Amino acid sequence: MTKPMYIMAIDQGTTSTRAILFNKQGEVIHQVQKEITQFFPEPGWVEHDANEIWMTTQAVIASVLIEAHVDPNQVAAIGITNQRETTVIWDKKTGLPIYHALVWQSRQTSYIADQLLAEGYGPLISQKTGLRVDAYFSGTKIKWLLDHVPHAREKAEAGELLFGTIDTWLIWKLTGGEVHVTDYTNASRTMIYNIHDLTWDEEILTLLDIPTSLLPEVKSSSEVYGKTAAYHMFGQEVPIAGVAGDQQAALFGQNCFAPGDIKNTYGTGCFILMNTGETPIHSENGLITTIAASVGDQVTYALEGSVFVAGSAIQWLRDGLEMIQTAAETEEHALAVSSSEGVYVVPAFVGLGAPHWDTDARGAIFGLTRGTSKDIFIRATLEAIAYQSKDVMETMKTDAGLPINSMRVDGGAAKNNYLMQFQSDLLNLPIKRPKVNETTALGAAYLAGLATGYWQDLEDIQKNWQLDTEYYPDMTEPVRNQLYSGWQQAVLATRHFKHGREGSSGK
Ligand SMILES: Nc1ncnc2c1ncn2[C@@H]1O[C@H](COP(=O)(O)OP(=O)(O)O)[C@@H](O)[C@H]1O
Ligand SMILES: O=P(O)(O)OC[C@H](O)CO
Repeated sequence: MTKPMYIMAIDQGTTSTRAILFNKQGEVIHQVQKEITQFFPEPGWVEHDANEIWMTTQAVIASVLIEAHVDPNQVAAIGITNQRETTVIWDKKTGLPIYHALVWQSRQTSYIADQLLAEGYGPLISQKTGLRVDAYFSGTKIKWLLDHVPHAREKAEAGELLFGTIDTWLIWKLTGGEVHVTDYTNASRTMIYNIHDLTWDEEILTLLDIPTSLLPEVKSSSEVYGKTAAYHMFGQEVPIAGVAGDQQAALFGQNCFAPGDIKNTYGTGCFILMNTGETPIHSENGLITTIAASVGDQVTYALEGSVFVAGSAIQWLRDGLEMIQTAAETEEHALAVSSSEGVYVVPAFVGLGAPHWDTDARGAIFGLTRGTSKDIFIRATLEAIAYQSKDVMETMKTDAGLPINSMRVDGGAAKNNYLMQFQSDLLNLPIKRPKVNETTALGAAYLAGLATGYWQDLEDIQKNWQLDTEYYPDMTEPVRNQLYSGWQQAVLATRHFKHGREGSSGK
């Protein structure tokens, strides 16, 4: 009897590394996850050990095969999806990173972004890359590493170093140092890639003093980039055939293939992406333009809005305030009261992301009375996730000018029925949650499977998307407007209050 074949997805995220095996129906056969260490060497700095990322990747690959009793020759292809923007530079000869990986959240390069803005390069860089000039993206991180690590710049100039986002680093390792590539979606997060010409942008590279010899070749998200060195896959040379940054992979895994299709991933933060088709749309209101994962030669674009604090506000209730034992119980607390009674929590713990982009804002609570209970407080914190997503969605509606018929959702906090219903009420939009919540890994698996004939075409995979729950709006317009207007006032007041912090971020 022939054994079934599977696609393996490697999902290297901010907090953990996972390997997941999928079958033809897009179902999870087995998954293994390993946490990675977070380093905070200075306030606002976040780093990872790229070697640990590589070791956890090897460990989850081995464990998922062993635990699922799957032979390596049953893996038809590997797809990789990754935390985006996080920057690694390593030595070509030794294969060793020259320093920790600088994580997307890390603010140690804000001064470089500030300098570019002060010199007036903001509009030029935004026009070319679709991004805002910000320490979030890889460009300033590459410059920082070359400027700070002893001898890095001279080695880079001698062509001895390589740069990569996490996808590039893992492919280089998995292929035994043979293949140095990335894909359009990851390149579009670096702030040195021209998303219109599809080239590394010489003018920005010069501004940041980055030698081109460091840079990987940029390819589509669905093609065979190389094969695993046999010694990394128990003797098998498995094709690595799909790559996408995690949010673009989720957009693909949710089958958002048509312009106007939109998904929101409710994890640590919220990442809302809308497929805008073959033409990039430039936002005037704080969203960024990025490249979506697609199959074939034609590049597809997306508009993106990132909310920095979403599920992590629930972690704060659990670990910081010790109000709850588990994230899941927030639903019960929220439903125990009939309203949040005018209480608003603005969880701007690390500033506010899209569309406000206010680094200096910090969290605030409004509308407390003597009667404010724990249930109300928890409900208001959950509602803040929905309000922040609405801020992004309102901007998206204006900027994209495309009809939005519904939104697909995934991520840990999308399991919360109260939150999803409130989100639907607030947006006045149906919300669809699929049965498979692992849409990020599934997107990477689809990209790899489409490149290798495991799946034939988009129709073949669209059959796999199955609805778990659909939420329909059930709120009157006046109530919606009144609630949202309260939130907008709360955000305004939060941003106004910056006592002792103006300029504290260096901005
Ligand atoms: N039922 C729930 N209600 C609200 N928040 C939840 C629930 N379950 C998980 N979360 C939140 O979702 C986040 C985890 O989601 P996940 O998609 O795994 O995030 P990430 O990939 O960013 O680590 C945590 O911040 C957690 O607090
Ligand atoms: O690893 P995640 O899921 O927190 O996603 C991180 C994003 O890719 C950052 O842009």
